[in-house]
Amino acid sequence: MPDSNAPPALSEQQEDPAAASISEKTAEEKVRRESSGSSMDSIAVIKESNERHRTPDVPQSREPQEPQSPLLSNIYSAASFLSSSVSTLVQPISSAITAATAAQRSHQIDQQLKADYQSTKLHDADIFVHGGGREQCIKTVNAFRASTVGNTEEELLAFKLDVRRYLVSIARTLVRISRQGKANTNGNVVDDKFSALAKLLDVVENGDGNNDEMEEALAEDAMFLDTLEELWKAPNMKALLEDDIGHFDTDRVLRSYEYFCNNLSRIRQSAYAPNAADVRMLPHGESREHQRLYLDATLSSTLIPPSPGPEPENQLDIRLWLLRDSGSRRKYLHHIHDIDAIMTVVNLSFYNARLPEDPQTTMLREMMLSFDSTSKSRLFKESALILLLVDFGDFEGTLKESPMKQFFAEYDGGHDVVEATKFVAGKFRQFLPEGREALVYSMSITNEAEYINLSVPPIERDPLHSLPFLVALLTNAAFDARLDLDTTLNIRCHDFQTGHPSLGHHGHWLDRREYAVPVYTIDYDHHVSQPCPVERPILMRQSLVVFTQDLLTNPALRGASDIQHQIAAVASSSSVNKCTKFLETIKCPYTPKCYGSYHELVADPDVDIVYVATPHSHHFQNAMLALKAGKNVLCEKAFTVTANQTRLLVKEAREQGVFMMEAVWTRFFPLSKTVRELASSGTVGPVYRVFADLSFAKDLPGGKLDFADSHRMVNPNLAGGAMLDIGIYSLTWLMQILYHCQPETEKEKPKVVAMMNKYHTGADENTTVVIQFEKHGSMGVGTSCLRVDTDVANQAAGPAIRIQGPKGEVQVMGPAYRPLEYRIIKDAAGGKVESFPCPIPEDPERDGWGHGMFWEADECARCIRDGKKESDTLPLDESIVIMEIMEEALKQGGVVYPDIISSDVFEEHGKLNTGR
Ligand SMILES: NC(=O)C1=CN([C@@H]2O[C@H](COP(=O)(O)OP(=O)(O)OC[C@H]3O[C@@H](n4cnc5c(N)ncnc54)[C@H](OP(=O)(O)O)[C@@H]3O)[C@@H](O)[C@H]2O)C=CC1
Ligand SMILES: O=C1OC[C@@H](O)[C@H](O)[C@H]1O
Ligand SMILES: [Mg+2]
Repeated sequence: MPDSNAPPALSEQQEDPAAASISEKTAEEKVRRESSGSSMDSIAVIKESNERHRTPDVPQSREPQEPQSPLLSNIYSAASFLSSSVSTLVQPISSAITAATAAQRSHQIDQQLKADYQSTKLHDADIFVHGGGREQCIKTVNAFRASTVGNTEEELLAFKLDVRRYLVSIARTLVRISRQGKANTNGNVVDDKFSALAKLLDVVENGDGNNDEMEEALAEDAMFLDTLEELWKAPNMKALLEDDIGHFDTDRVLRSYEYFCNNLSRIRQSAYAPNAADVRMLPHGESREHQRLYLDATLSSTLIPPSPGPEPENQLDIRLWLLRDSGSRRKYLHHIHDIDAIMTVVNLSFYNARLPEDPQTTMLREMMLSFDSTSKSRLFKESALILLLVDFGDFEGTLKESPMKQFFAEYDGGHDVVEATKFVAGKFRQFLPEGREALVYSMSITNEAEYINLSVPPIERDPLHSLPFLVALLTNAAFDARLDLDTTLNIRCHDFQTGHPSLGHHGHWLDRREYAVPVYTIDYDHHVSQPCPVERPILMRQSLVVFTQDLLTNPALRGASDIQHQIAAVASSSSVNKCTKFLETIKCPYTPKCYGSYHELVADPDVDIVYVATPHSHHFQNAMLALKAGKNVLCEKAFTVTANQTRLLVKEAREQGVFMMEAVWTRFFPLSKTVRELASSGTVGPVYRVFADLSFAKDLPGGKLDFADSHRMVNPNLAGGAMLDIGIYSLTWLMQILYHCQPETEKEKPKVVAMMNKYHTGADENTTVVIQFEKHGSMGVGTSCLRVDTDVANQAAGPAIRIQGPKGEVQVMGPAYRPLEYRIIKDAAGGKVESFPCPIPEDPERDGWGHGMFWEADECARCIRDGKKESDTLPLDESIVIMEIMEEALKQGGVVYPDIISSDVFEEHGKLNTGR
């Protein structure tokens, strides 16, 4: 409730009683918000970002105005349009914000922020967003988060305010149409109400700037709501509206107007809380709902902690930290570290806007100070710096009214918005310490009008006026941050023509359950660039999950009574909480240790063997880290990126006297063992030829593959590509028959010929390797392709592997990595097919789990138990030969991986070991 000193005269000062009732409510609302403590903080954050405290022509040199808090500044603008006395209105409110309460609130927010941060660091990338003009960022972020984890109470409250503001915007349109004299309003009573409503809207509209609070108060007003309802029911209203808005998204507007007008009796209840349909029907809501389907991102914002939920596979999980821009908030930046990227959102047109708490300076200069302090902070020396320049529409107008030169004497670009933008970017860059760069992006998406029209213009015409672009930008910025890319924003898009009718191009993306957004380079001139790959992986913990789940199965079910596996610890380079979640996912019945770094894990004396299950790019560094700590190592396939890296690991393992093995699990299947025996025992005669294939039909229309460019399968930065990821299995079959089965004294390394079709990322997508063992007269053909299936719809289209001798052939069915049956076909038996199913044992006490990775784990356990340093089934020298073949094939195919992942230099504390 208002302070008892509040001026009862406020409404008395109004000529119009309706206007008075709005302003009273507004003042009450302000006091209520300000005094209601931390539970309202999220609202405060959302609202303040929308407020512009502009003094149009106040260069810095001008006489400073009375200092005001942001809140006072709001009151100031509310009061000015009412032409009432500013001082009477300001007085009671200002007493509510004593220095002590401000400090207390500030402290509370501070604590809350820290707590939120610590309790929710579960994410792949943290982006810290601060600056001005972030209303859309916040809405976007909340929309995405809400779509995955539901809305918080604070958000519902924010939606409630959105609904109210939307009602006002509906009323505005209806009144505007009626004013044109076309609406049949059925008589004078309604007409009178019209006039009153029009007056109220004028009061709100003619105020200085965008006064949300006035609108919210208006939307609670009974007369307003009655009139709106009646107006909507005017017989020809819908037709007029349709006519009026015909040029854009009519269906959507009509639907949402109708929805809200028909629900007014519910919305006007004091206990009203928006339901899911309300949220969806809000203009942003509709696209939010659709966006959910195309970008499975979990985003959260400062002071609105996300509720913990399962982290699905293949999802991008980014957390945005949104901070408001006022000077007193600058310090919060320093409570957060380990931030992947800091995005300073610069509202360009704020170059002449007075900073509420320090009118001697401008908001733009304040943003520069924030940028200065973050870019130089030691806490953020590893974080990418992103400068997002927004608000071109207003900037263009403001430049004309209020010369930039008055604020920056050195500026001589006149009114040209491009020149001025470049100048501002340059000013920010001046703050960068030596050797640091910032990614500079610019885009325009700052006000409601632009936002509502987002779905209207075809993407070709104005790719930047689009909410999804902002999301894309933010997420991509995080990617870039992770991999230190350059200043180009590359996001990819599927063709837009097939889009949803009302959402235009957006519709098409929505079908994709992957990170797939449009490709544009956003530059100062808003030009659209050629597509380039996005270079950031999406998490997929398949190997880790299935492997560890296998460790938890009962060994007796596969006839193993001599070993028992124990998960001693799990580690993540990004956050310890991820480990906890991981253990929940695999339903670990006990509690292994959780580490937030690979270094801690390898230092743990209770850990016998480290399973390296990071992307290929990381294997050399991560395995070496473990070896140097004296640990035994099981390293996922492909062993490394280069053959020399494998040699170095082998050397290190031997020097350390520890066990090491490449985790090509297929070799350890009993089926594989049997097939090797069949081959070497001459069942089909000497094996002269082996065909092996592992391929996945990931073909999409338009030449794309069904992987985001950032996915480790196709991302060269993660050593992606068919050869290293799946070609290794084809090669495994060739090698375990044609090479492994050669007697030791006759070992012959093969000659290699390879052909590769490359994907647009530079990784190989369709690869054939022929290996020739000249002395043995044998040859192997290994294929791997990301566009066709080995076995269409798993319907036994044909064998994955054919091992051929003069007397017949042995075939292996099922995917080459996880074979489930073999067949023997002998000439002597007239080509009769004998089938031998080899099911993988499943553990009923572990939800029927059993993937087949336990056999390789058993091999490691037995070797370690027996003091063996390598496996006879997959000796280290053989892994080196395999790596040499793949390296040669990649060379012939023209695939080149970046230096950082091909390097032979071990960097204990490098990015590949620390995750940052
Ligand atoms: N044997 C098999 O059947 C299978 C084997 N694999 C192999 O397992 C390995 C991992 O594959 P997969 O689990 O799909 O890989 P992911 O992309 O899921 O990455 C696994 C983990 O690596 C860590 N990591 C460290 N740096 C990065 C980075 N820059 N980008 C992404 N992740 C990083 C992450 O953990 P954190 O951030 O917590 O440190 C991540 O969770 C690969 O070598 C792959 O070939 C994969 C699937 C099946
Ligand atoms: O190792 C693998 O085997 C199984 C495949 O699904 C996966 O893509 C590959 O990395
Ligand atoms: Mg990660």
